[in-house]
Amino acid sequence: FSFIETNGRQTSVLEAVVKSSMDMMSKQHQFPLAASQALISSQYLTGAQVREMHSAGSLSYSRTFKIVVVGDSGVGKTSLTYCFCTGQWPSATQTTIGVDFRERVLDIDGEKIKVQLWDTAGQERFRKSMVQHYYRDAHAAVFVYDVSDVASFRSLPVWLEECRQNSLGPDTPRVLIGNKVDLLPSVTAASVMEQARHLAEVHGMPFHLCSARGGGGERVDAIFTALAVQLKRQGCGRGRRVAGSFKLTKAKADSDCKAACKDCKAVCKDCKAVWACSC
Ligand SMILES: Nc1nc2c(ncn2[C@@H]2O[C@H](COP(=O)(O)OP(=O)(O)OP(=O)(O)O)[C@@H](O)[C@H]2O)c(=O)[nH]1
Repeated sequence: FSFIETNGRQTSVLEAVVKSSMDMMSKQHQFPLAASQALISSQYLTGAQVREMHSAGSLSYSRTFKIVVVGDSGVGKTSLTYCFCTGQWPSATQTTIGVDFRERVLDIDGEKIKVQLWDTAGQERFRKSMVQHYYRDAHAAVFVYDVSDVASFRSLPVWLEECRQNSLGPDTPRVLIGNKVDLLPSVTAASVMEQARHLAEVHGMPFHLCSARGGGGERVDAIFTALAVQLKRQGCGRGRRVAGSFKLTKAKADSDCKAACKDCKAVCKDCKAVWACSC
């Protein structure tokens, strides 16, 4: 991996990074560069767009929530994340290779928070050794199955286990989504839905039905926004969680400290300042 540190203002750096990754992908997966460039223009912001967003203030935010979206290939992860971040239905989607990032800045109780959705590849051959990177420092996980595809529901335990193995266990906010309800009704779907409700209950996560397709946007919006509100309530995103340990950051105000997990709080012996982690 190359590691490049940058920020939203360095648009030329960001563009170069995206272009070189696309270049590499086009070589590795042998699709023409023209296709990868089309992908850049359709899925990533241009420098001018980023500058415009900066001046409109939509790129300023106080913290970021990283949410990984997992599930079988074709269940609609790309469609859902696209729908939430752009408010539109994607006219065409391509199988995700590795991971795609989509972001949206939400105003939650007067605080601007960036919700960063990691749309991971459902196909095993496009995930490979990258899996641990998807989950690193994630604040929440969204599991998606397709209500018209029983096999995608049956795979959920595998996705749950993968998350657990990557430190996103029961303590991490998780949500189960049954997507493509526009394809209902069907008898199979109804019985699977009951099982889905049960599965969600057993794993202590909310279960939602929705459709990324035509008119389902509001519901999709509500699901991801509710998750972001929950993360804010839990004080996520204040510090950086480092694999296996916690990096403590100084809590801004006493109220923030109370929202943070008690076990991860520390008081500086010298200045008595309270520090809290982001979990
Ligand atoms: N009818 C219907 N079709 C949908 C819905 N959401 C997605 N689709 C379609 O399902 C297909 C797969 O959608 P994607 O969003 O690419 O699925 P994915 O889970 O990202 O797939 P991978 O990238 O391979 O992991 C596409 O043809 C979408 O148009 C929905 O709510 N209703």
